[in-house]
Amino acid sequence: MSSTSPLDRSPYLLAARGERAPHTPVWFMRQAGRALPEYHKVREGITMLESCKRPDLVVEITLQPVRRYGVDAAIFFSDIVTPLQFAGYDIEIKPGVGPVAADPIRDAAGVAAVRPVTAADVPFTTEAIQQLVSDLGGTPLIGFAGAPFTLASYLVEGGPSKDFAKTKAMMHGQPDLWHALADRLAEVAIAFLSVQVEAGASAIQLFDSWAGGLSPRDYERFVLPHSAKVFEALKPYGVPRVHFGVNTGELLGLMSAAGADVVGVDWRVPLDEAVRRVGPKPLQGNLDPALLFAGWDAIEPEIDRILEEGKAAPGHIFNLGHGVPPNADPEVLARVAKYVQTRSAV
Ligand SMILES: Cc1c2[nH]c(c1CCC(=O)O)Cc1[nH]c(c(CCC(=O)O)c1C)Cc1[nH]c(c(CCC(=O)O)c1C)Cc1[nH]c(c(C)c1CCC(=O)O)C2
Repeated sequence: MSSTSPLDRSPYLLAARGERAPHTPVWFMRQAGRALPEYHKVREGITMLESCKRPDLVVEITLQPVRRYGVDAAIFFSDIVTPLQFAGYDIEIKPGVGPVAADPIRDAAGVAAVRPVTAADVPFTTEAIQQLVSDLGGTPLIGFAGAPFTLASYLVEGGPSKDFAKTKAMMHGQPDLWHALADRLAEVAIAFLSVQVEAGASAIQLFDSWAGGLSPRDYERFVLPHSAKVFEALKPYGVPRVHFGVNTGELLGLMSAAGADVVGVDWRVPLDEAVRRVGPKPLQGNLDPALLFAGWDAIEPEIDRILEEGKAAPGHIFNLGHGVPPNADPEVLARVAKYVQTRSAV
């Protein structure tokens, strides 16, 4: 092994590269934020957008779950729509709702209003990441962005959606417009991820949270080429590229084929079955977040099962099958992290 720095030997990066790790690394999607009282304290009276522009707050909020939970990776505090906001696009994050677009996209003029950030637009992002990388030492920082489909769903629907009806209508009814929008959003993700990696992020995760609403046929035709463009553009950096979505059991093979080095799996597909669908790649997952409320006697055997099934993959990063619920008990999350690390130690 040619690893030299403590970061290269971190369990998260070893597992993400399919190398043997001293224990199964663990972190939690959406680990920063809502479940932590210390988060609510520092965010008091400050909007999400403002907080994302303040390096001191981004650093503090990103570090909070690392201190609390002892997780093996930090994830940069931001949101999937912040790069759009930083580039001047009118989209708001409504607490308790999610991203809401002022002017949902219907035509070419709407697409033209979407613009990727440049490093010059986001000096605060570069500053925050450089500080974080220094503070985190041997703990890797994950950079992230929203994938074209999931971002497009907010821009076309105007806000959160259950059926993505307008987005699907655009795909099938105005395919040229759809592809122009998805291509722009691929550029948005590439630009923001590049800034994060150039500032020092050790890995990237592309969230296509809502892709599971699509059939494999539609995913392959309307989404895969655009997500593939993002992964391809990030390839020269050599950092592990993780891809995740919810309810993507039928899409796991295609999401892997889009160019992910690591595939995130929700709780619906056991990891040993996921390996068969994805091929021999490291996997991330997949404790059902609902289990966090079931009591330790129910959680422990679930973790044991997941660790066992994860052995079928060349690398396993333990995580929840989706984000930390806002009402999760931080004590339970800390116990999960500790248990995974201890139980899996070789
Ligand atoms: C779909 C999606 C979004 N945002 C994100 C996704 C993909 C992950 C997933 O599937 O959950 C990703 C995201 N959003 C946020 C992070 C922070 C880093 C981390 O995971 O710790 C990450 C990784 C902060 C946030 N993103 C948001 C908050 C809350 C905003 C606030 O506190 O004002 C935070 C801390 C807002 C947001 N933004 C979005 C939603 C659905 C919400 C929740 C709305 C709510 O219930 O309040 C869109």
